[in-house]
Formats: sequence, C-alpha cells, structure tokens
Amino acid sequence: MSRIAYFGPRGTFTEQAARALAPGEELIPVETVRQALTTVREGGADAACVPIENSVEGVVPATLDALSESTALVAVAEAILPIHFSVLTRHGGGEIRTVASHPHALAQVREWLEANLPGAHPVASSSTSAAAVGVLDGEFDAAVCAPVAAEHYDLEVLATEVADVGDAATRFLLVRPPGELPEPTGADRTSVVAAAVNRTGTLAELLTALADRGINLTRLDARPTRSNFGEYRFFIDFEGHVAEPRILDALTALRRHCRNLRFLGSHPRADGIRSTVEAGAGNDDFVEAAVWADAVRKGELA
Ligand SMILES: O=C(O)C(=O)C[C@]1(C(=O)O)C=C[C@@H](O)C=C1
Repeated sequence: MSRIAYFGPRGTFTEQAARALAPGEELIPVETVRQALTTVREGGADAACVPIENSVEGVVPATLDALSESTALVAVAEAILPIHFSVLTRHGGGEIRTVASHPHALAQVREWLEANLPGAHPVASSSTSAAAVGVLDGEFDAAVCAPVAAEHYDLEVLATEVADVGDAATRFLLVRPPGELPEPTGADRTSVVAAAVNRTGTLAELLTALADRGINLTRLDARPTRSNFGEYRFFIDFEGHVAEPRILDALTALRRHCRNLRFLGSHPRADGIRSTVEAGAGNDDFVEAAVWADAVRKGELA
C-alpha cells in the first residue's frame, strides 16, 4: 500500500481529491502544502496530494513555491473537483462573530457571507478543515468547509451548497519523486518551471518555443525567485506529453533559453481534453523531418 501525504487536517477538499486519485491507499494528513511535499522528499510518504489552481481564485501560490524549492517532484495524475462549501458552527452556538476558512475559500463565498452573515468577521485559516478544528476549539464561531468536513467533526451544518460562482472547481495534483512517467493518452498536460535569464525578450522566447511547435498553453504563472527583487520563475503548463517528439523538441528548446528548467511532469488531464495539433506540428511531422535532416547530414539527399 502506498502512503499519500495530503494537505489536511482531515476533511479538506484535498482529502477528497486524494481519495479519488489514490483509492484504497494510506492517507496521511499534514498541516501545510509545503509539509506534504517535504514528507515525500524525506521519504515519509510515496506521493503527495496538493491543490494547484482554482477556477475562481487562480493558482495556489504555496504549491508553486513548494514545487520549485528543494529536490524535484513530478506530477503523475490530477483531479478536478467541483467546489461548493458547507458552513459549520458549534451545536447550539450563539451569535456568529467570526467565520474562518482558507483564503481561497473565503474569496469564493464573499458575496454569500455579505448576504447571509453580514456581521461576521472573516478570518484566514491554514485550510478549510483547520477552520473546522478552530470552531470546535472555540477559536472561531463558524467555518467555511468542504462538505466532507461535517463527517469528521461534530459540528452543526448551518448551510450547504454555498458558492458565489456555481460551477467553481479546483485542480489537484498527485506528485512523487521522479521515476517512470505515466503513459501518454493524447489528452495530457506537461508542466515546467523556468528560471529565465533576466534580459529583454526571454519570456517571449519561451512562449515562442511553444507557439512555433503548435503547442497550446494551459496555464502561465510567475512567482518571485525570492533572491533578487524583480526576478521571476515562470510556471508553464501546456498540452501534450514528453513522450511525444514535438513536446520533447519544445522542452529542449525551452532548456536552451533558461538558466534553469525544472520538469514538473507529464500526466493525463482530468478533463480529458485532447491536445490540439496544428498542421505541420504533429508528432509524425517531427519524426519525418528528423529522418529527412538525418539523411541530408549523411549525404543521402540533396
Ligand atoms: O482547504 C482545503 O480544503 C483545500 O483543500 C485547499 C483549497 C485551495 O487551496 O484552494 C482547495 C479548494 C478550495 O478552493 C479551497 C481551498
């Protein structure tokens, strides 16, 4: 049985994602995203489940930062969960003066809180279920949680299906130390983090390396390197799998334009959306062109 560290404590959306991505495996809740990755890096777990991006609030910065530090980990699978919250309080609890949750969660229920708990002061907690623990401990009066939190903690459910944006969703990754990659499926995602050289046009060069090969981007985020003010790392997700000649060709081009390029994995997309392949940019086109160039080099073609 594999051990999967996940962003906890018990009752987070991330736990739900871990159950979907690693059914039947041993799940180990830890307090932060960074701790989940550190547990894997130090051999305390075989893989980690962490949130990466939300359709309303965008990327989870803690995950990007933790993925780019220390030793490399690669994503081998992803899950996308619909996000609607439950609001939990203590049984027989009185006035609700504080309502706690993860900042991403609070941002997704701002309008609901204004309309339904206008007097309550929002407080950030490390995760949605950490807020539930805080309510149990008397630290806060209400928590905005994943529905599953109500199964773990003896709290009263004040409201369910809470969400300002009805079809909000979060994407989660299962990451583990580098090893055998998942097989390509035709509907895959590849991720890298690029530390580009700080000079005019480097980001344009990276994007052009992908565009020239007809590769569609699915996400682009920048995070500060934390060492030199104004210097950034670029997190780039794009369609395709490194086992495909066109993607491998793009990766080697990216490598030439970067001070440092970290490969963060190639894995099947949870939404099953197949890669768009432009005319002349298919894997066969790359293979055929390489065969042709090889023949030219050997003097077999004029
Ligand atoms: O706190 C949780 O329950 C999480 O799994 C984290 C997280 C996030 O980081 O976005 C996941 C989904 C929701 O959007 C709110 C919080």
